[in-house]
Amino acid sequence: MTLLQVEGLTKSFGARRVLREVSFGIAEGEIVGLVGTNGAGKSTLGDIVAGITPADSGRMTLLGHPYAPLSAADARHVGVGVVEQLVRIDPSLTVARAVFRGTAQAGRPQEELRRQAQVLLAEVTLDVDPDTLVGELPHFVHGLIETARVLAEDTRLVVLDEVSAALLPSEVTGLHAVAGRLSRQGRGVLYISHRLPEMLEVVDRVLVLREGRIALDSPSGELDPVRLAAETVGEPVSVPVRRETVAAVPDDVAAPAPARPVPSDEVALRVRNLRVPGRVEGVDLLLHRGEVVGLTGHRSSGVREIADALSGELPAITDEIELHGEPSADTGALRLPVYRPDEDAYGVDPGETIARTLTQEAWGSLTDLRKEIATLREVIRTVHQMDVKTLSIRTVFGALSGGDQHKLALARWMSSARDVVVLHEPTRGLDVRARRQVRQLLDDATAHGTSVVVVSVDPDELAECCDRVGIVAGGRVARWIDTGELALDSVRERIVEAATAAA
Ligand SMILES: Nc1ncnc2c1ncn2[C@@H]1O[C@H](COP(=O)(O)OP(=O)(O)OP(=O)(O)O)[C@@H](O)[C@H]1O
Repeated sequence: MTLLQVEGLTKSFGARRVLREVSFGIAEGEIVGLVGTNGAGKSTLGDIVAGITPADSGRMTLLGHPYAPLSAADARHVGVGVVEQLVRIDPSLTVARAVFRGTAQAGRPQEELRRQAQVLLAEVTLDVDPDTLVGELPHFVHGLIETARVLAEDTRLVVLDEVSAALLPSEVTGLHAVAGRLSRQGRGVLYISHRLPEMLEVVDRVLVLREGRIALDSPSGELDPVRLAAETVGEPVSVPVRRETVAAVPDDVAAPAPARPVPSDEVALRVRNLRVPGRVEGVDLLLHRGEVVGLTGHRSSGVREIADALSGELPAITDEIELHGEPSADTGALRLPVYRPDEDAYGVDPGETIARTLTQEAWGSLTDLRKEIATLREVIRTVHQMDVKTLSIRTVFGALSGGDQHKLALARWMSSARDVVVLHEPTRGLDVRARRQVRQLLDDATAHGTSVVVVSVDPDELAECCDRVGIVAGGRVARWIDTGELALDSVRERIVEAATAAA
C-alpha cells in the first residue's frame, strides 16, 4: 500500500524556484533514495515531507489520508520523523535525554531512560554511555542519536537527510541495517545521500531531483554509481583517473578528468616516531611537496589524534621533524593549519553575504576602485568555479544549501593555504561535480607546492583525492595503499577491506 503520496509540490525562496511540480510515492516497507546536486532541493523536499517547511502548493497524503503538517511536531504526531542534515542537539543534554527529547517518555527519570536508550543506541551501532553529555561527543554522533530518537517513536516514515555523510563504512552498514529493519516492519524511508555506491546497496528505488523536478524514478537494481552520477548532474561525468593508470572508461561516460599533478621528490614534511601518550604509538610520516596523503581508520584507531598532533591541537612527542629539508628540534613545529567542515558555521558568519564571506580584506578598507572591482571579480569567479546555486553574491551565506556552504568555505580557506595543511573530509556532503571541483582546488594548490594530509571516513573521497592512503589501527599506520597503481574501484575496495581488517 502507498504510504506517502506527493502530488505537484512547488517551493520557492524569493526569486529562486527550488521545487516545480514534484510528484512521487513511497510504498510501505520501501526505502527510496533521493539524490541531486548540491542545492537541487533535496533537504527542502525532505523538510516539506517532515513538516519543517511548508510547500507553496501541491498536496500530500499519508496512508490515503490528507497530510499537511504544520510543524515537525505535527508530522511526528502522525508518524513522520526526520533526521536533519547538520542536526545540532543541545550539548547540555545527556545522550539518553537527547534520544527521548520531544517524545512521550521525555519526562521519565534518567535511570529508566538510560536503559531504553542503551538498546536503541546499540541498534544504531553507537557505542556511547547514555549518561555522557552530548557536548562531549563529536558532531557525527548527533545524526546517529537523532536516528535512535526516530526509532524511539512510532514512526511510519523516516527522512534520513545525509546521515551517512560523516560515517565510516562499518557505521554506514549499521545505518543500513536500521533502514532494513524499518522496511521489514512495513515503514518507509526517504534516504538522502551523495555517497552513491553505498546508497545503491540499501535503497529499493532512486529519485533524481534535477532542475526542481523528478528527472528519474528508477529501481536501484537498474542503476550503477556512474550512471546515477550522470543522471544526477544531467550529463556524462568524467571518471577521475590516476596518474600512471588510465581506468577503463565505459562508453557512456565522458572523457576522463585530467590526471593530477605529480608530486616532486622534495620532502615537505618528515615526522619520525610521532607519539601521543596512550593514543598514538609511533607514526612515521613522509609528505612530498605537492603530495596528497590520506589517513583513515576507526574512531578509536588514533587517526584523529594523529591529525590533532600534526596541527598542534594535541601535545605530541617526536624523534625528528623535518620541514622542507630543515630539521627542527622543536615539536612546536607541528602547527599545521587545519580545515574541518563540521566546525560550527565554518568560522563564517551565516548572516554575512557571499561577497563579504569571500573577501579576505576587511570590508570598507578597499579604497581603490580597480582593486575593488578585481576583488569582486574574484568573488564571482569563485562562485562560478564552485558552481554555487545562487541568484546573487549578495545572498547570505546561511541561505545556501549545506553543500554550497561547504564548497565556499573550503575555497575561502584554501585560497590562503600554503605549505603543508590538514583537511578533514574535504568533499563531505558534496555531489559528484562538486567533488571534482574540490579535487581541482587541491590540484591547483598542490601544483603550487602545497602538500595536503586528508583525514577521512569516506573511501571514495580518499581514493579520488589522495596519492597514498594510510590505514590507522592501534595508534599506528598499519598499512599504506598507493592509489596510483590501481583503478578507483580497486582502491576503494582495498581501503574498505584494510580498514575493516584493521578494526
Ligand atoms: N531558508 C532558505 N532561504 C533561502 N534560500 C533557501 C533556504 N533554504 C534553502 N534555500 C535554497 O534552496 C535551494 C535548495 O536547498 P537545499 O538545502 O534543499 O538543497 P540540497 O539539495 O539539500 O543541497 P545539499 O546537497 O547541498 O544539501 C538552495 O539554492 C538554497 O540556497
